[in-house]
Amino acid sequence: MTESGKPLKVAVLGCGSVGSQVVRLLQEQATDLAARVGSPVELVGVAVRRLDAAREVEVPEGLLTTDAEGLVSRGDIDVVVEVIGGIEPARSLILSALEHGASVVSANKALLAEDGPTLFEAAEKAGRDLYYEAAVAGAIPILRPLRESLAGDKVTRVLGIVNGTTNFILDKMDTSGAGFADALEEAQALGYAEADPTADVEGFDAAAKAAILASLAFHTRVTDADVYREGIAEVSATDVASAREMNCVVKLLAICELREQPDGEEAVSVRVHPAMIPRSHPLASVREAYNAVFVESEAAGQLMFYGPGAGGSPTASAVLGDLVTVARNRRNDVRGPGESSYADRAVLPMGEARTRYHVAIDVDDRAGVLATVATAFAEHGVSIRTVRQEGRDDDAQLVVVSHEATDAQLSATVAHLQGMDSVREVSSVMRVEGGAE
Ligand SMILES: NC(=O)c1ccc[n+]([C@@H]2O[C@H](COP(=O)([O-])OP(=O)(O)OC[C@H]3O[C@@H](n4cnc5c(N)ncnc54)[C@H](O)[C@@H]3O)[C@@H](O)[C@H]2O)c1
Ligand SMILES: N[C@@H](CCO)C(=O)O
Ligand code: NA
Repeated sequence: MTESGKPLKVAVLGCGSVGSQVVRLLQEQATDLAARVGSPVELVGVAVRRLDAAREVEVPEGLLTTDAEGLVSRGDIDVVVEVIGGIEPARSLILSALEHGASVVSANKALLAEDGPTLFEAAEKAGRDLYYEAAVAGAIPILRPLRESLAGDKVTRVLGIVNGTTNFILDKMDTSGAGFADALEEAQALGYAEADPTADVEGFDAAAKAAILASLAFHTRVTDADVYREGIAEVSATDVASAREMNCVVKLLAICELREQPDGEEAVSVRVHPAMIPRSHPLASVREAYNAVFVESEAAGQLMFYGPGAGGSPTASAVLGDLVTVARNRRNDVRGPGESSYADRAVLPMGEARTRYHVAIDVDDRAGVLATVATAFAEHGVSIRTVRQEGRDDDAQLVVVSHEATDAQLSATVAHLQGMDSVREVSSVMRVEGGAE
């Protein structure tokens, strides 16, 4: 056991947006952190790519190094904070840190989602902690609640708005009627979206977070390769207006569900896509670049976790929370809860996901067309909940909202519709989530 009073040594890898705020908080909060951990928390090294780069924080003399591997393998480091991002060298550095006896705090969703099990096994073998609250929904405490507070309950569904950039864009489209391209441009001008917005807009960032959430919620290994993903680039101003007419709003959702199978086994469904949700749903009130995670569990019922999902300082708050936890554990020579994957549930293919659908179909406006469209839905076992028709000269748009069906049933229906003479185009298909059947 580290003696009371003996400093705990911390190394920070990366001094960008998050790393600089971690370094700032470690210095500014030093007295409180020492009281909370029970020993002083001493920053002993900060690994950077370039010593002479401009930084948002003043790093004390002599702590900067470009030799990250040398820092993590010194042998006397208690906690390594990895805020470099990306797969390599972050993974090798975390593995080396664990091998050399350090506990690790990371904000790296991409790495945790792609190769979490390798890291969890290394932490287990080393008898050290690996925590990553900042990796999902930034400052919002969601991973610790799933791992610890809800450990005695059964989580059945997690619905998350876990990407601030796309939420900002969709919110703009909803409030101003703007199209996707204009809303993206505004998000870029305001610094929410990156010059290359692919990871956010195409849903890769949200899919990584969905994998991490599903793993913890369902005690099963889920990686980003298991997650069905669709981004928001195809969401049109018309889709958003259509949602508005139904008193819904379009959000990019990370959806993790437990599904009972016909054989009684429980399997997991994990998907990221734009969806309409009723304006009365708590997630509909999540505006601008905020994040929120809505959790449904058997005993607790419905819970919502809300706050800033990104930004250097908010994300550093989550990193510091983990840091205090693992530092306390190091001081007391214990480990906190590690990976829980005992349930080992199957991950269902997207075709077996069940939800409701909003389908807009451009058709010829003549007798019998509505009946043939309804027949196409019926033939694939998709039950229709409502139909709305908007007439134009000799054509019309039918907007069908279905009851719950599988994605495979819906895809077959759409293919059928597209082959019909009276159907000009299936102009939009959007899933509808978060409401009563
Ligand atoms: N910025 C956010 O709002 C946010 C929110 C949640 C999670 N995260 C995660 O936090 C991590 C860091 O994100 P960020 O926004 O601070 O990124 P950033 O690009 O601002 O900072 C990363 C820093 O790491 C440095 N770096 C790269 N390779 C290095 C190496 N080999 N050795 C030392 N330093 C190296 C870079 O020079 C850069 O300064 C990522 O995993 C990211 O996904 C960020
Ligand atoms: N790019 C991410 C940052 C946090 O992971 C977002 O827009 O939410
Ligand atoms: Na978080």
